[in-house]
Amino acid sequence: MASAKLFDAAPPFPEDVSPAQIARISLSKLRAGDKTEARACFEASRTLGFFMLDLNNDDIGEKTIRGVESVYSIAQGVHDLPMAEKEEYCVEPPEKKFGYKAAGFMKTETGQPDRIEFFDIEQDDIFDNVPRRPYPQFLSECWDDLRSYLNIIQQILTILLSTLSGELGVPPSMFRDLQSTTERSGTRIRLIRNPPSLTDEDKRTALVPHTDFGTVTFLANVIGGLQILPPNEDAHNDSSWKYLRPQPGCLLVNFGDAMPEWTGGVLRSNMHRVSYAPGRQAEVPRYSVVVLVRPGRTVKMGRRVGGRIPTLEDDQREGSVREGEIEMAGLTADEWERKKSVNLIRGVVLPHSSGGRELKPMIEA
Ligand SMILES: O=C(O)CCC(=O)C(=O)O
Ligand SMILES: [Fe+2]
Repeated sequence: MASAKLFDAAPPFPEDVSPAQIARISLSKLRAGDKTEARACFEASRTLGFFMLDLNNDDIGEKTIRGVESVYSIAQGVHDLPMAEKEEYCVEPPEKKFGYKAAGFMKTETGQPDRIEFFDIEQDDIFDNVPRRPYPQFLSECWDDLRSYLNIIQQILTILLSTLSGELGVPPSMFRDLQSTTERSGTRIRLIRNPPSLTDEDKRTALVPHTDFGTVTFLANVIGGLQILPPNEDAHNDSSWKYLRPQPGCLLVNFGDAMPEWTGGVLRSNMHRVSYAPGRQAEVPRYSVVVLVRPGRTVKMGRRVGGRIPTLEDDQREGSVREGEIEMAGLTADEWERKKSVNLIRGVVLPHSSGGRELKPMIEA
C-alpha cells in the first residue's frame, strides 16, 4: 500500500473487524529467485487471485513506496479541483474511456448510484504512445511523477509475470510480451476518492461487485473499504464479503480476466467490490491509487500453449472447456474488452470469479 507515514495520519483499521486472510509475498525474495516464495506467489494467484506484495527491503520496492506517496498526493490534488473543472474531462464510454468519472455515474448491485469518483489517466498518454490528449493542468504538472510511478510498476510486473511463468513452465517473457508498454492498450492509472460514510444511508456498496478486465491490478490504499468474495461464497449474502486490511509498505495485487483466459483457467480473477470504510475510517475520505494493466490492443485472447498450461484439446476431449472460451479466443484484446462491456451492460453475463484450476504435478527433468 503506502508508507507508514500515510497510515500514521489516518484512523486505524478497527480491531473488531476480521479481514480476509491473504498471502504476503516478498518482492525481495521473488527477485532473489526464492523457490518457496515463487510457489507461494503462484498458489495465491491461482487460489484467490489476490495477495499482498511486501515492498520492504528491496530497492525497487522502496522506490515504489516513495512513488505511492507522491501519486497519493496527486490523487488528493486532482479530486480537490473544482467539480466544474473535473467535469470538463468526463469519460464518455464506449468511445472515451479515460478521464473523470463522477460518483453516481454507475450503479451498484441494488440499482443505487455508486459512491466512488475516479480519474483515469491512460498509459498511452503517459508514455507518449499517442499524441497527448487533454488532462487538467494540475495533472500535466505531475506528469513526471506519474510516468516514474508507472515505470516502476511495469518493472514489478515483469518480476511477477516471470515468476508465474516459471511456475507454469513457460518462457519468462511469455505473458510480459502480451502487454508491451509501447503498444497501445487500455492500461491506466486510476486515482480514486470515496467520500466519508457518515450516515446509515452511506453505509452501503460504493463500487459494484466486479472482476477487473485486464491482466494485473496494483492497488495502494490506506483506508479499508475494498472487499473480496472468498472462493465458493455466495455473492448475494452480505456477510460473505470480507474486508482487505491495507498494510503499510505493501501493494495489493490482483489478477484480471485475461489471466484465466490465457492460462486455461489456472490463474484466478476474483470478484471484489468497494464498500464503506470500517469503524472510524468511515469518517475520512478514502483514496486509492490503482494501476490497471491491460493487454496490448492487438493481442489475441486465446489460451496460450506450453509448459503446464492445460491444453484446449485435452479439455475438449473431457468436455470441460469453459463457457464462452472458444468464442472469446479469436478476439483481440480490444474487441474482447468491448464485447465484455456490452455483455455486462446488457446483463448477458454477470461478473463472476474465474480460474483457480489445479495444475498437474511438475515433471522434473
Ligand atoms: O478502490 C479500490 O480499492 C478498488 C477499485 C477497483 O476495484 C477498481 O478500480 O477496479
Ligand atoms: Fe477492481
